[in-house]
Amino acid sequence: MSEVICQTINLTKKYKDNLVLDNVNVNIKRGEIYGLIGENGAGKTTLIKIIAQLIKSTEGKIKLFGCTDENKLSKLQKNIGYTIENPALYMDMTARQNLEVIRMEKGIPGTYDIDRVLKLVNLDIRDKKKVKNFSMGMKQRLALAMALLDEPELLILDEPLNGLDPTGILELRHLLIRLNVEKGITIVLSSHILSELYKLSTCYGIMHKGKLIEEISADELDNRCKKHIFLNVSDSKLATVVLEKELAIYDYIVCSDKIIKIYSNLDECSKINSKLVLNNVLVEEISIKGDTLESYFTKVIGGATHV
Ligand SMILES: Nc1ncnc2c1ncn2[C@@H]1O[C@H](COP(=O)(O)OP(=O)(O)OP(=O)(O)O)[C@@H](O)[C@H]1O
Repeated sequence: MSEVICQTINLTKKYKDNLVLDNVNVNIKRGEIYGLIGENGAGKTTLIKIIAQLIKSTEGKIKLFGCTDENKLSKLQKNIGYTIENPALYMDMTARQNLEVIRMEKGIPGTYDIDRVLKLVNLDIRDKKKVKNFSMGMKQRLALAMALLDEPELLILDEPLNGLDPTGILELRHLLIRLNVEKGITIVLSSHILSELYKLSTCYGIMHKGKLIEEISADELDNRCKKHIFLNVSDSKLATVVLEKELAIYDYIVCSDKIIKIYSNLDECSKINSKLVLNNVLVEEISIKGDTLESYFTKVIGGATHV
């Protein structure tokens, strides 16, 4: 199992009486792309800021790269690159000049190869264009280059897709996948564009009203969302006998004494229904079910149970 490199333990944040984070426990494993999902005001940015050590929690702890010692945590900040809210860019400077400023601010040696990081984010190393003339996608990539300057192991991006057109989104998606796969960088990102998050994430943290409602791997999510025939019957044991013996259906799971999900024969609902009824199994519901990340998220924050 992969090492957890970022963990929060009962993290709580209050602004006066406003409980913004309520006992949040996230577990981010090395190599993951961790998608943070939540409505406006759910607490995503606050959580990200605490992990990046930009603000302090009211209660609870963070454990970074195995360390919880507050005195040592600040030194580990070097391993974390982030872009949170609108990163400050100097509009009258080129990308290289912006990176030089950040390099000096961070105390990174002058020998540091800024070309390398420009190339990494696909910005032209010879470009003399000032940032004020950059497209939104170029600005996002420059912000990413700044976050990558210290060669972080963990990259945290708050709403990196904001304001990007479809081409910009596609470019950024490919870039993030490359950073993750080729450079082994663990990425945490928040976005309201769930269809995009779905294309990137290997794990999700679902937040609602300051709570982490669910932490789920992409594989587990796919399993839960997979299209299936949903059966609510009088007796699931008897029903499985009919499914196997009468219909040669084996790709199913029994969820309870009444509920079965069948993952094959999706176009044979009426045949399944009549065979069950003929064999004295009362069918209360037979329907095709399955979720997208969007509908799954809505269901989870709505408090509906999964069946
Ligand atoms: N500095 C602050 N002082 C007081 N309240 C704050 C402060 N920062 C955030 N909040 C409150 O904390 C709550 C969570 O905000 P946060 O920005 O973390 O949510 P979010 O999930 O990132 O939302 P969004 O998707 O809109 O960015 C909100 O109610 C917000 O008003």
